[in-house]
Amino acid sequence: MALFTELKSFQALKAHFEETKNLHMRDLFAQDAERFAKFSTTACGIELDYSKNRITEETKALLLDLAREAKVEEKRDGMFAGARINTSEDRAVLHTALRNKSGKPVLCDGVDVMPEVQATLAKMKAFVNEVHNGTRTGYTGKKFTDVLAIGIGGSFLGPKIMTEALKPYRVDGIKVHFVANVDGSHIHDVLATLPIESTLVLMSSKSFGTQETLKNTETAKEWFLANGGKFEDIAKHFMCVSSNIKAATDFGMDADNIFPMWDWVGGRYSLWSAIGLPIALALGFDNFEALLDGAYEMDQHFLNTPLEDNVPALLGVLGVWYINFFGAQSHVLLPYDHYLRGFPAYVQQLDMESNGKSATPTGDYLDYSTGPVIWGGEGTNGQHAFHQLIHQGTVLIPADFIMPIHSQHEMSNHHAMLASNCFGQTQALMQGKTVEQVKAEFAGKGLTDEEIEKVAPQKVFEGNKPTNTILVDKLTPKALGQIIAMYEHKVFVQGIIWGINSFDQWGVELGKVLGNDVLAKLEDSSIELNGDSSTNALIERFRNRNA
Ligand SMILES: O=P(O)(O)OC[C@H]1O[C@H](O)[C@H](O)[C@@H](O)[C@@H]1O
Repeated sequence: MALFTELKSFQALKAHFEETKNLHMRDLFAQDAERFAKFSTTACGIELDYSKNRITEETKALLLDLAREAKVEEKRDGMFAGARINTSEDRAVLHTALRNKSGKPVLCDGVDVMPEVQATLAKMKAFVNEVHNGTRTGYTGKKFTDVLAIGIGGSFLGPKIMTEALKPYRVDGIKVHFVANVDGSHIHDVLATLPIESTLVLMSSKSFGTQETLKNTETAKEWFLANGGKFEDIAKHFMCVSSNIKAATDFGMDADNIFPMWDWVGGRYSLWSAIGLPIALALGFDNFEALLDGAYEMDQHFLNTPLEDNVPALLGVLGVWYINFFGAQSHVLLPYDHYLRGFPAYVQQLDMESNGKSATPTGDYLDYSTGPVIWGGEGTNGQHAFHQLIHQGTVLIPADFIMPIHSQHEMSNHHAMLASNCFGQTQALMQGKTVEQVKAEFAGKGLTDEEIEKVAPQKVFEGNKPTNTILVDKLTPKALGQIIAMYEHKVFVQGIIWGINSFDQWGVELGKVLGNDVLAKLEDSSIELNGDSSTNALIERFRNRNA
C-alpha cells in the first residue's frame, strides 16, 4: 500500500491547495448563496454545517478521492467484520460489536462474539438493578448509596465524562465518585466523603496492571478494613472490570464480581463495555442502553452512507486538509453546553492516543504529520480565555463547535444567548474584519492617519478560520452515543488515510517502565543513581525532602 504522500490523490490535492489556499471564505459565501446547502448534512439526527471550511466543491471531491484511494471504505468494512487491524498486537478492533443491535453475529477468529457481549450486558443490567432496588446491599444490609469508581485513561474518562454529560438523567439515591490519579490527595478527599457501609467499590482496569488503579484499589481496601469492614465482606463491596481475570482473582477479587472485557476492545474505545458500569449505575441501565443505541445508529450511518454525506468521513478528511496541507498542528473542540465541558478531554485521549503515531505497521517512519493536538473547553467560557489566539493568533486552529438546539434547562433566554455566541463566533472566525473596515470605524474619532495606521493592524481579524458546527436536538443519552461514535469513526478515517495503526499505544509504555525504576530509587536510598544528572538530582531531592 503506497504511503499517504505517494497517493495520486495526495498529489492532486497538493496542486489544488496551491491553487486555492488564498481563497477567502468571505468571498466563497458571497459568490454562492447555496454554500450552506452544499456543505451541510445530517447523520441520525446530528446536523453538520461544514460550510465554514476553506473548501470548494472540488476540494471536497479530491479529499474524498483521497479517502477512497486509501481504501477507507474497505478498511471500515474490515474493522466491523473483525479483521485484525490492530496489527502490532495482532488483535481485531470490535468496539462496534459492543453496541451491535442488528441481531447479526460478529465473528472474531470465526467465533461469534455477540453471545458473550450480550451475556455481559445482561450481567451488568442485573447488577445495576440489584444495586438500585436494594436486593444487593453492603455488609450491614444497607442499600448502596455511593459508588467509588477507580480507573484511569480509558477506564476513567468515558465513565466520568459521560456521567457528567448526562447529569440530568441520573437516578436518585446513588452517587458515583471517580478516582484516577495516583496522587493520594485524590483518593484521600473522596474516601473522606464516603459512608463505608453503603459504598460499592468498582475497580476498572482492562490490563489489571495499571499502577495507579492497583494502588488506589489497595488504598480503598485498606480504608474498608480499617473502618469496620471485614475481609469476608470485601466480596460484597469490591467489584471489578477487567480482561485479565487471573490477575483480578490473584488480587483478591471474587470471581463472581468480575465483569469481563475483551482484548479486541481498546481502552479508549471501551465505555460501551462493562467499563461503562459507572455510567449505568449513575443513570440506570436503560439510559446506558440508549447510549449504545445512539452509537449503533452512527455505526450504521458510517457503514452505509456514501462518503459525500458520511459525517465521520467528512470530519476526517477535513482534518487531513488542515493538518497535511495548511500545517495545522491542533484541533479545538468547543462544546457550547456546560454538561459537555469534559468532552474535549475524552476526544483528547481518543484521538491523540489513537493517531499520535510516527511509524506505519509496515515499518516506515513517517515524513508527514499525523494526529493533531486535541484540546478545548466549554463555550462560552473559552471566549474569555483562549479565543483571542484562535481569532488573531499566528497559528491556524480548526474548530468544532458542538451545541444542542434544546437546553436541558430552558431558562429565560439563556439558551438563545448561548446559541448567539456559538453562531457569532463561527461567523467572526469565517468573515473576520478587514483593515478597511477597521479604519472606517476610526473615522471621526479624532485620530491622525498615522495613529490609525499604527492601531489598525491590531484590530484586523484575518478571518478564514475554519469551523464545523455540529448540532444535536438535545443532549440525550442516544445523542451522546451518536456524537462519541462519530468521533471514533473520524479518528479511524484519519488513521487509515495516514497509514497508521490507530489501535495500539506503545507510546505510553516507556514512561511507565522508567517510572518504575525511579520509584525503586525513591523508595530505597541504597540504590545507586546511574541515570542522567537531571533525573539523579530530582531523585536526590525527593529522597531528602524530609531532611
Ligand atoms: O484499563 P487499564 O488496563 O488499567 O489501562 C488504563 C489506560 O492506561 C494505558 O496506559 C493507556 O494509556 C490507556 O489506553 C488505558 O485506557
